[in-house]
Amino acid sequence: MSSTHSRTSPTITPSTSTAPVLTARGLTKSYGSVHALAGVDLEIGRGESVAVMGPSGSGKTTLLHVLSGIIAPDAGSVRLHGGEPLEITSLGEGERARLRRERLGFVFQDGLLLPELTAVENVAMPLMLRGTARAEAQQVAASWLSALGLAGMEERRPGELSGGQRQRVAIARAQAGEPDVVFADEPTGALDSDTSSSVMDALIDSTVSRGRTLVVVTHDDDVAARCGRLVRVRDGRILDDVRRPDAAAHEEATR
Ligand SMILES: Nc1ncnc2c1ncn2[C@@H]1O[C@H](COP(=O)(O)OP(=O)(O)OP(=O)(O)O)[C@@H](O)[C@H]1O
Repeated sequence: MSSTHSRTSPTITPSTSTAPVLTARGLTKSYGSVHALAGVDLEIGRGESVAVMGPSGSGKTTLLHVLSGIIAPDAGSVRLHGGEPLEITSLGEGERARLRRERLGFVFQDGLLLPELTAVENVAMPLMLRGTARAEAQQVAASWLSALGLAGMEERRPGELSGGQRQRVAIARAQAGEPDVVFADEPTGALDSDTSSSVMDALIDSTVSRGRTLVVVTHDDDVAARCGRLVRVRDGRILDDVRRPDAAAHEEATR
């Protein structure tokens, strides 16, 4: 961790340099007496890559789940801008599921691919669930697999792919629906460091270079170093929030 992110540094809440895509205000979430989120405000700009770090149990995954509508907070609001602005926190469970399918992308530590489907079918599936015809969905899926270095592997099932290749399929699946925001939770946590590095490059290239937004929970300093902004969480609160000086220019240049 660089010294600019020392534990004693004050909370810096940078205003976004681009139009916000997500605005969270006053988020709280408790599990019994555990305050997983104890009052979080966060604004994320379109095209930003944001790493969320912090000790085990500090609330990172809870934050990602609340921001993406997987779970509802006890209090506070999350607004998704772009397209039709939506107050995620005012939606019911079914509407949140639809929102996740239609406007958000996800990459988890274990890619959660369907084992009985081929790579191309896994990537095409969310598009088909939205109503895209099979042929078109498979065409889009194949082009994403190719963009992620998996040309020729379209017909393989997850069990016939390496861990890194499986994560690339999961990234292709997250991207294929043109999401407003891609959420990743320890996307390289199960990979060795070389594979992790190339998968993370693929994840960042496929989001930020297309002007999309990435929010990634990680324990890995190398992963965080590739992101334009680092949000550190402790005890359910944001400890500090630092944007790299060169990040805005980089994100602008790659847009
Ligand atoms: N479903 C749940 N039921 C009860 N407690 C929970 C639940 N989910 C999370 N917690 C608790 O809330 C706190 C925050 O958990 P969270 O998973 O958000 O932390 P984290 O920072 O992502 O941790 P890790 O790095 O270990 O994955 C922890 O104390 C955890 O035990």
